[in-house]
Amino acid sequence: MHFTETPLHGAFVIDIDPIADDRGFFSRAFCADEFGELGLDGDVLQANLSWNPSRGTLRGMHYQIEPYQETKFVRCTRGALYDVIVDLRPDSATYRQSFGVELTADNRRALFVPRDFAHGFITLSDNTEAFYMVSQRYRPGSERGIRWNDPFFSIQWPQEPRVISDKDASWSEYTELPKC
Ligand SMILES: Cc1cn([C@H]2C[C@H](O)[C@@H](COP(=O)(O)OP(=O)(O)O[C@H]3O[C@H](C)C(=O)[C@H](O)[C@H]3O)O2)c(=O)[nH]c1=O
Repeated sequence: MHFTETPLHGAFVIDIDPIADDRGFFSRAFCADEFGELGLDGDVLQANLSWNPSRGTLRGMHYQIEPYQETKFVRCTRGALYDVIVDLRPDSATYRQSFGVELTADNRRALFVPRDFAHGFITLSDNTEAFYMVSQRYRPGSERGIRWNDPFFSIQWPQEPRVISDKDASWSEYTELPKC
């Protein structure tokens, strides 16, 4: 696997390292040892599947607060999506900054999201599916969110959402940085 650190310290774009032969290729899609060598939390307590029939579906931006902060390892297994993270670590030099990357079934690219980051995506094609592994159990009471178009974060999206849940459309705007 090839790890490329993003401008947000601790978040990585991860590309596969295919071993090809006349049948096609084999590649690791995850490896706890390779994560560990970079000091990344490779724990997995839950794996999620997200199916989105319509292009322009936006899910997020979500995170869980202490003590249920989670890392996420996200890939697109069908179609294409634009994956976005926001640094919510109070002591980070990039606190409040965001980063986005196109994950598609064709590029087989993945994104590692550290704890104390908000995460979300917008789909770029119909029939897009995301598969992501999470280091914590789902704790609905500890879930928090920031709104995709909150001027406090000024996230740059490739397009406006066409499909979004009421919950995600109504996260309050921040005047100060959220406490994780
Ligand atoms: C996350 C989650 C949700 N649910 C239930 C709760 C609702 O009844 C239903 C849909 O939940 P929600 O609208 O929060 O689903 P998404 O908007 O896709 O949320 C996810 O989207 C963004 C991209 C994320 O990064 C998070 O992993 C996750 O919050 O599934 C569960 O039962 N278990 C779970 O782990």
